[in-house]
Amino acid sequence: MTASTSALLTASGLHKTYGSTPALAGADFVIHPGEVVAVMGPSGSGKSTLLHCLAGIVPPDSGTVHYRGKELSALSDARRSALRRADFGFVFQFGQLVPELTCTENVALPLRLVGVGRKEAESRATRWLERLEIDDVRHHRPGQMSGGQGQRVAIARALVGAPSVIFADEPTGALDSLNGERVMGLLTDAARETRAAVVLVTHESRVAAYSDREVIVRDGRARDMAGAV
Ligand SMILES: Nc1ncnc2c1ncn2[C@@H]1O[C@H](COP(=O)(O)OP(=O)(O)OP(=O)(O)O)[C@@H](O)[C@H]1O
Repeated sequence: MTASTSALLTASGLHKTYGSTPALAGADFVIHPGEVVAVMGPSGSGKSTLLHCLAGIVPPDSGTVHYRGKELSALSDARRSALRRADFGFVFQFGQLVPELTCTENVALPLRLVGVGRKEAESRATRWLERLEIDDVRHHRPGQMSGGQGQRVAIARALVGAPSVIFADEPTGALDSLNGERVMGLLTDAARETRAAVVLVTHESRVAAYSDREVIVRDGRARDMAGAV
């Protein structure tokens, strides 16, 4: 695949095997700035592995991932981690918030990790909690909130550092359909407003309907439904 010059993140020919289990068998993928791409496909087809390779969390056995023209595997572990903290945001199925911290502290955490002072970080966190309509629970800890509120906090945390790419793996998988729709609306509106690209792994076509484009992963290979890959 030839990566278009406007591409933000490009994967080419990714292979990944866990022991004797093949997870990716030559997957290609491309996403442009501000695009929301849904990654769909049967259980075990390699969707999460693709997301982890794109985010530089899991190294592929072969194939390449380029972010803004840089090959991720050519970076040192420290530079890849720094890139993840500065440029990527993550939302998982179960918010994965730090239970001991309040909502504001959880959302401020990515900023604190890149050296932003506490006051400034918490003020930016509060603005995102307001934007996601959950500032009323800002002093609560994750155990004192509903699943939907927790996912909104996770989205605020993913967005607070103004990432270029948000990786969302089944972000509504633990929510009822009404809360799932609400969370998807808030996530995609906020991403479009900030021009963040979103790689959205989901089983549900109702969730994929919030994307600009769908990519189907089957047996470790990705097929773009618009024919772009
Ligand atoms: N850490 C791991 N160790 C061993 N095998 C793994 C690991 N991660 C994934 N696999 C295997 O790789 C294959 C692809 O898994 P992956 O989680 O990427 O699929 P998926 O499409 O996201 O599945 P699901 O929709 O069920 O979450 C599966 O056969 C899975 O069992």
